[in-house]
Parts: sequence; C-alpha cells; structure tokens
Amino acid sequence: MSSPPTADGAFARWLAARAGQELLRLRAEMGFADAGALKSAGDKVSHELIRTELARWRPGDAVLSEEDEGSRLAWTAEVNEASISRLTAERVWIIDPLDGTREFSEEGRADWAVHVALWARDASASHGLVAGAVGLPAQQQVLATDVSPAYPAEAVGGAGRRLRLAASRSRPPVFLTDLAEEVGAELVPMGSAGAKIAAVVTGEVDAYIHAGGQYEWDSAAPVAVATATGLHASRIDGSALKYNEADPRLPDLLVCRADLANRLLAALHRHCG
Ligand SMILES: Nc1ncnc2c1ncn2[C@@H]1O[C@H](COP(=O)(O)O)[C@@H](OP(=O)(O)O)[C@H]1O
Ligand SMILES: [Mg+2]
Repeated sequence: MSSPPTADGAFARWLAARAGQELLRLRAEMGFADAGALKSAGDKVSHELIRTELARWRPGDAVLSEEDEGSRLAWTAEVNEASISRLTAERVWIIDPLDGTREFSEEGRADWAVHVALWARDASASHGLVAGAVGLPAQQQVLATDVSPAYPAEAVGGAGRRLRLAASRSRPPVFLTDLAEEVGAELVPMGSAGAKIAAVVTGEVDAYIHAGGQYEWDSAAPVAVATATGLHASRIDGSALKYNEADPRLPDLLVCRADLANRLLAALHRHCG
C-alpha cells in the first residue's frame, strides 16, 4: 500500500475516507437485522483502523478516541495513562470513529460520519484545532481542512426563505422549538453532529444548535472544517469552544453562518441564558 499524504489535513482526509470504506463494507456485509451488533461492529472496526494507522504514521502524537476505554472518565480522579499523556502532548488526534451510530444502523440513512481532528498546543485558533476531516461515507463525501469548502452561499434555496436549523433527531434541546418559532426558523432533524455541521458547511441548513450533552470528539473535526470555511462556531453562550481539556465533556454548541451568529446568540441568551 502506498504511504498516506504527509500534510496533516490531507492525512486526516485519507484516514476518514479509509475508515468510511470499511464502515460501508460492514453495512453491506452485516445488513440491518441486528442493529445492536452492527453498531458495536462499526464502532470497533473504525476505531481499530484509525488507531492502527495513527500508531503507524503519527507515532509521536497522542490520541483521544470516543472508543478508548475510560475516554469519558478522563476528567475524574481515575485518569488512565492515555488520558494523562494527551494532557502534556504537543499534538493530540481527537477521534470519533463513528458519529451517529444510531443512524449508521438504520437502513437508508446517510446522516452518520467519521471524525478525525488534530489539536496542537501551538495552534493560533482558540479552539486549538489545526486540521480535521469529516467523512460522510454514505454521502460519498469527505470534507476536510486541506481543501476548505467554499463558504456557503447565503440563503441557499432562495432569498427570503425561512432559516433552517439542524437539530438532533433523537435528543434536541428542550428550548429549541420555542427558539425556532421566535426567529422564524424551520427545524431540520438529523442524526450525527458531523452530518449536521457538514450540512451547515454545504449550505443545506443555516445553523446547528445543540445543548444537553456531548463530548469533544463529537464536534472537534466538524468544527475544524467549519471554522476553516469561515463559519461561526462557539458554545451557546458565545464563549470559545476548547479542545483537549482535562474534562472531555463539551455539552453545547452553535455552528452557523457568521452573519447569523449575533442574532442566534441573542435568541439563545433569551431562551437558555
Ligand atoms: N445529551 C447527550 N449526551 C451525550 N452525548 C450526546 C447527547 N446528545 C447527543 N450526543 C452525542 O452527539 C452525537 C450526535 O448526536 P445526535 O445524532 O443526537 O445529534 C452522538 O454521538 P455518537 O453517535 O458518536 O454517540 C451522540 O451520542
Ligand atoms: Mg459522536
């Protein structure tokens, strides 16, 4: 097999594409009769592939993956060796091998993703992310920072149309229906944080709002791509998103076109400030 690209953004794209191919193969091979088995196999196959390739091609870097044992406990006293090493590392890959696991296990759904992000201590951006790729295997697409997608055209679908707000199809924030009504927006339920942020990047929707729980790996790669594209990304109180923190919980975020940020942050302040 030939070597992967050396530049980090292109390497992230390569890795997300490879994992995506394996996930598509797994779906075709296993079918959808046993959703639980398909979800577990998807998480495992993608995690192991990404872990193996990172160990081979980026041996000096630390990794934070959703599927690492104890990944969610990194903030407690029970820190393991892996979580300690990432806190002193210069470079940390933040991985969600399969985001939108539920949708992956449902036939016909394309709203699931592979997330590969790179955090660096010397990054200039406040979020610390220097490269990222979001693979959307069932949409035959990988969005990545090596070739940043164009900023989405304003009001895709026609000037004057209603705003479109992407939200979790299974766990939308409780305040979102009222907020959408207030700003005159239509809610677009979708699975996977990566698929929703990709929909903002491509202009299919205008914004993604989430609250109530998430982890760094759910948003690192898509936020790297969104901000490289020029979109707004922050916590819902407007503060900066931060990655490779001791506590990997990152429970809420807003990703939207930059021209909508003030209006949506003001609405968020009224509804949950
Ligand atoms: N309240 C919550 N607490 C923890 N994780 C949450 C959450 N709401 C959403 N997530 C995670 O965010 C990702 C996108 O969720 P959704 O599809 O509902 O928008 C999913 O990642 P995974 O599929 O990697 O587990 C999901 O587990
Ligand atoms: Mg996830």
